[in-house]
Amino acid sequence: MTTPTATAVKTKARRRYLKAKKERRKHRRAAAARSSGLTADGAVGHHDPGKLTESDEGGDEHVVDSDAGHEEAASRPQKKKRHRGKGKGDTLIPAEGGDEDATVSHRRPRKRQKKSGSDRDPSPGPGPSSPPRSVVSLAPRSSSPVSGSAPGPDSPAAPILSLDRRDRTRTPTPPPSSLPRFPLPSRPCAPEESELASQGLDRALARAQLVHPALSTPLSLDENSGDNAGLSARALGRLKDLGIVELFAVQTALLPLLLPSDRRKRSLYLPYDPPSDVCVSAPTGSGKTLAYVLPIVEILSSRAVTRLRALVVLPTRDLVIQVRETFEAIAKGRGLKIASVTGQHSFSHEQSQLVEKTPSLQGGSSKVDILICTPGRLMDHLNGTPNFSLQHLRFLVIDEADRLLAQSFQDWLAQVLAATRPPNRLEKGAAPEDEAPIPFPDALSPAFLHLLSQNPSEHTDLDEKRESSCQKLLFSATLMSDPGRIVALELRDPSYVVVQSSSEDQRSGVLGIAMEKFSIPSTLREHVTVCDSSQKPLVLFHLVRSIGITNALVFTKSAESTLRLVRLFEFFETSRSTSQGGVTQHRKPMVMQAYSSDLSPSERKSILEKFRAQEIDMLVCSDLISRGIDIKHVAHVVNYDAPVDMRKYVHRVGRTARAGRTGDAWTLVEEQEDDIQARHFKNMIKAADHAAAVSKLRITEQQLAPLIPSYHVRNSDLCPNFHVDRKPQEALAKLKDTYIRAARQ
Ligand SMILES: Nc1ncnc2c1ncn2[C@@H]1O[C@H](COP(=O)(O)OP(=O)(O)OP(=O)(O)O)[C@@H](O)[C@H]1O
Repeated sequence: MTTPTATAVKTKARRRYLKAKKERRKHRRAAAARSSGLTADGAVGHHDPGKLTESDEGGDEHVVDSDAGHEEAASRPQKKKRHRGKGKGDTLIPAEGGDEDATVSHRRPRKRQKKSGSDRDPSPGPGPSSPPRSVVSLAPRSSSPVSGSAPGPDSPAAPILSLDRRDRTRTPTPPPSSLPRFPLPSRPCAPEESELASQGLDRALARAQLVHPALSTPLSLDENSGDNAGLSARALGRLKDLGIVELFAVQTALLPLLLPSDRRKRSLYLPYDPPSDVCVSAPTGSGKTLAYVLPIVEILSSRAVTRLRALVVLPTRDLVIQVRETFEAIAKGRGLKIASVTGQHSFSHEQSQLVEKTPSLQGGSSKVDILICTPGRLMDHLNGTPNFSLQHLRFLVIDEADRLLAQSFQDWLAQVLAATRPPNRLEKGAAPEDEAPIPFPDALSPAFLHLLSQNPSEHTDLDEKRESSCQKLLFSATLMSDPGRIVALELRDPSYVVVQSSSEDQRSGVLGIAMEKFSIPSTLREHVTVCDSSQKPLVLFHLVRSIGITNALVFTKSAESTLRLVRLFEFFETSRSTSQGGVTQHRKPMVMQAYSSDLSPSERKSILEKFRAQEIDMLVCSDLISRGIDIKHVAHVVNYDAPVDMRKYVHRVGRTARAGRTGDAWTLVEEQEDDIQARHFKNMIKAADHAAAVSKLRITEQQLAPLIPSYHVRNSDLCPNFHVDRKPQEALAKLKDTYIRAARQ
């Protein structure tokens, strides 16, 4: 219990303490004013010490209030921070009242603010003996580097600071009036198709020699008449025997390039003046085979020793056989040895045909002058037949070049080119010179003779660069322009010969190759008919029976489809011949035969022979024989399944209308629900600038109706439970579910 005296003493002591405190504060402020050049009564801040003295009379509560004022001032920017957090206002407003203490409190780092916040907690409240918080908090602050680095919002740097801080979190939003205008999104103009096609186009292709298909050179038996494209009397005589009296456009253009009038350039070896390579694009059936067979036979006929000097690579066995026959026909009586390897015979048999069984010779020991092969079998011999060498090659022919270069076949092209190239030095890891076998001199090609030296890598200033004498000749009706593929060929100063209509100028003529606008023989008539997929067999039978298509090649999309279609056709023909009360038709049944990769090579050969002999009326085939095959009497080509790209179309329809003869191509396009196939075909020929050349053929249901009873009867034979009395339309509907659908697969 406290007595009144004790309370009075305590109050006195308290007052003394407060007075002393006031004095200390007064002195401090006076010192601060002096240092800033102002009196203690000056206008620094709004905190008037005099007023404070008067109000301080309030004792302890004022001290608390004073601190509370700091708290309030300290809490203001926090409020503003929250404000800014909502994105309103760009600058901080200086603390109201401008109290120096409040200003300083703004400069407090957050930690200190928190601490002062915790001071508000009444539990650890300051006792009378503890130093007043305002004193403790003020003294070090002004000189504190921390407070200096974080000025309060009322300092001049405050707005900048506030922006800086905000920049870290969000982009300042300028007033709407000053917003930059972004351009409206737009699609850049697509470059023209021709522009794209010309990108990276081989420079030599851009300078291609354009040749009109109608160009020809009549041949005379007089070797010196000057019009014979450098052909010898023997060659002319042979051509006459074969009934060839003129050279076609591609031959007229190519022979002067391959058979130069300068006889030295016809040498078998040209290591110091190697010949330029030649690429040829000419329509199907334009005589490309003869264009390379004639000069090869002419040049190789001068040879004394048999070496492998001409290599012709083709994509299929059938083409190998066909080209070999052409070589044999032209080279007859010239003493050249011609062979072909396709894998049809055993490997050892082929080896015995190709090379002598002598000790291994670096120059090889060939038994043949000209080899015609498929790339796969060529690789087998290159890697597995001793004495098989390509160093004497004078000609490397790649026929159907776009097709062959699209297939890798163990990287056959790179391996063949490497085998023709003379090595500069011993390969790394090869036997040292003193251990390396010294090659048999007689077998080496001139470009490889440096291998005879004890040090083949030795090179003097007198040594000229020796190159392979191999001349690369590329042929196709759809020659590729892909720069990547052309680079892989390592062409030497190539010349391009392009046979196509001269209505086009040089640039568009060349771009035609890049844009797959290939030339098609002018003697070809093209037709397209759009029909329901279920009616396709009927449409084909209509073409055969009503329009009279025979001597035809019918292309389907797969080997399986060929078999199904042939079976269906056989049923149809049998039912027709026995229909109408068993009265046999006057017309003999058409003979249709499947030709596909499922058959053995000997079966295929025999079928082709029968077709050539016209014992087979129609050959149903896959794309196996869509390229290169030359069968003179083919008058019609039917695309039973429409080709998916223009290259395929060009080669398929090119099996007819060859060598100036006329022919017809018929394409059956399925009319599906979404019309995809019809549209695709239309777009394809349109993109190739060929739409005008294809006429549309409309076949009505009335035209198909007479054929339906044949289906009817045959179907009953095959499906005994089926009612033969049903109406033809119903019979046709049933057939859809059986054979027709099968034929479409
Ligand atoms: N000068 C010519 N006179 C008469 N017939 C020729 C002449 N040149 C080639 N032929 C014949 O033309 C036909 C087509 O020749 P070839 O097979 O060489 O054509 P192609 O251009 O290679 O066709 P594809 O691109 O389809 O392979 C052959 O039957 C061939 O005998």
